[in-house]
Amino acid sequence: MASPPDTSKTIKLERYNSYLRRVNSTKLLNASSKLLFRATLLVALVLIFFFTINYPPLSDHMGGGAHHVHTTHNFLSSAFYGGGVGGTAWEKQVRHSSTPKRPNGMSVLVTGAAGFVGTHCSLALKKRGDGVLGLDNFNSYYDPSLKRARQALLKRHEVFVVEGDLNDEPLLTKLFDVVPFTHILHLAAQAGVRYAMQNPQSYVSSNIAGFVNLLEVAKRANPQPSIVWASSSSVYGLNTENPFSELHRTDQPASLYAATKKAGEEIAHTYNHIYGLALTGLRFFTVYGPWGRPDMAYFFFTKDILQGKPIDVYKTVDDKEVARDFTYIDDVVKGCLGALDTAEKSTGSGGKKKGPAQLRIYNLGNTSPVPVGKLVSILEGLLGTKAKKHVIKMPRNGDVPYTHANVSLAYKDFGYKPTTDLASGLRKFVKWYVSYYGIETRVKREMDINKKISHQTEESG
Ligand SMILES: O=C(O)[C@H]1O[C@H](OP(=O)(O)OP(=O)(O)OC[C@H]2O[C@@H](n3ccc(=O)[nH]c3=O)[C@H](O)[C@@H]2O)[C@H](O)[C@@H](O)[C@H]1O
Repeated sequence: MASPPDTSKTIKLERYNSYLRRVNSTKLLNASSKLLFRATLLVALVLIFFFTINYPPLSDHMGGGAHHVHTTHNFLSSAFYGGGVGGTAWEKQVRHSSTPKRPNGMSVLVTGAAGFVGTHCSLALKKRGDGVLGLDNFNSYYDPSLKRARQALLKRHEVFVVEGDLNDEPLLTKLFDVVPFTHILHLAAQAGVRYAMQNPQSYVSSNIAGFVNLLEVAKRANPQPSIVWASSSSVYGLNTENPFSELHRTDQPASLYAATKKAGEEIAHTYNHIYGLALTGLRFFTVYGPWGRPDMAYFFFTKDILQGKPIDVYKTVDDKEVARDFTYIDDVVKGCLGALDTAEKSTGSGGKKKGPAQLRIYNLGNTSPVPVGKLVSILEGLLGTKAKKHVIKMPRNGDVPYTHANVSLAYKDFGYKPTTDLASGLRKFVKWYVSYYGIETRVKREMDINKKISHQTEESG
């Protein structure tokens, strides 16, 4: 009979293994709780750091009453502007810029201040002693360096431009917490008729959502500001009556751009009706001039002609010339200031309407349409260069064949009277263009070099 196996060794081994397991699990527990503690500490530190940077300005936005909620977008964007938004130095700049220097002067928030019309209007307002605060998101729809150069020009005239987006509600609320603006000149928008086919959402975001956001903040402000804002001649769309009057149809837009501007006019009606905001929409007709927009035809024609590149000149499907009521910037600025000066006070307060408020729409055009072919020949004369013209049928891209403004309403209400014809206005534009892009300097430098070379050749000969 086989003797039973000696189990004493196995039992000892098992006891030893179980001891080791207990020791290891305690070590593991200690190690993992240490790890957990360290991770919690790290997260807490990161959170403390993040909130210390952002919380004070954002809580200031609330103005004591938490009437809005931070979305992730707003929180992050405000953190992004961080480098000082809401800080004492920032508030000082905001106040200084928006304080009027004349008795009964306005305090105007100009949106799109680093844009073409925004820059000119801000300078004109500042020059006559009004307080101006700019807001601009410096997007890259066209060369942002031009917007930065306009910002530098504004800075030289003590206009501070806050970098921020219309859709950033806490930022807008903060601005109204710091300054009791009497007026808003709302010029920020996604512009351009043809680009709307490439990037439709940008039109909805700026011209509709952004506008509504601004109106939401304005309706709550105390006092409510009066608002003058940029609509567009494009709202006339397929209208065939001429010249365009404010009483004509505007329910047939030819582009999404036009549709968003028309939507803006309807939205303005709603905020006027419900909240007593005084609102004036200005229908601009193809505004041009120094510091203009590089996406507009007169601007890129100038560039292309100087570079010897071909340009597309549109004609209508039935072979007619396309024409525009090109309006010079100084005339439009006078119109904007006239509209601001005659804007009545909003009647609501704290989001409640107290009585009927002013609601207006005006054409700001030149009353004298010019065919695009004529625009090109004026530029050729001014630039001393023949254009390589490609006359083609207008692509189906939202363009309209013709615009012509009747401005009698703006004349009656605030004496609007355009005085600059296209040739004189383009002369001023070309003068600015060659100086801004250093073309004069280059030409002069080339001439100097040529002179030097011929001088040296003469000497050596
Ligand atoms: O009043 C407005 O509400 C709008 O004005 C402006 O739109 P438009 O009047 O279309 O100006 P702009 O593009 O300079 O084309 C000028 C002319 O050149 C023709 N054109 C254009 C491009 C081209 O390659 N060839 C050409 O012949 C073209 O057919 C047109 O006849 C603003 O951009 C817009 O933001 C809005 O404010």
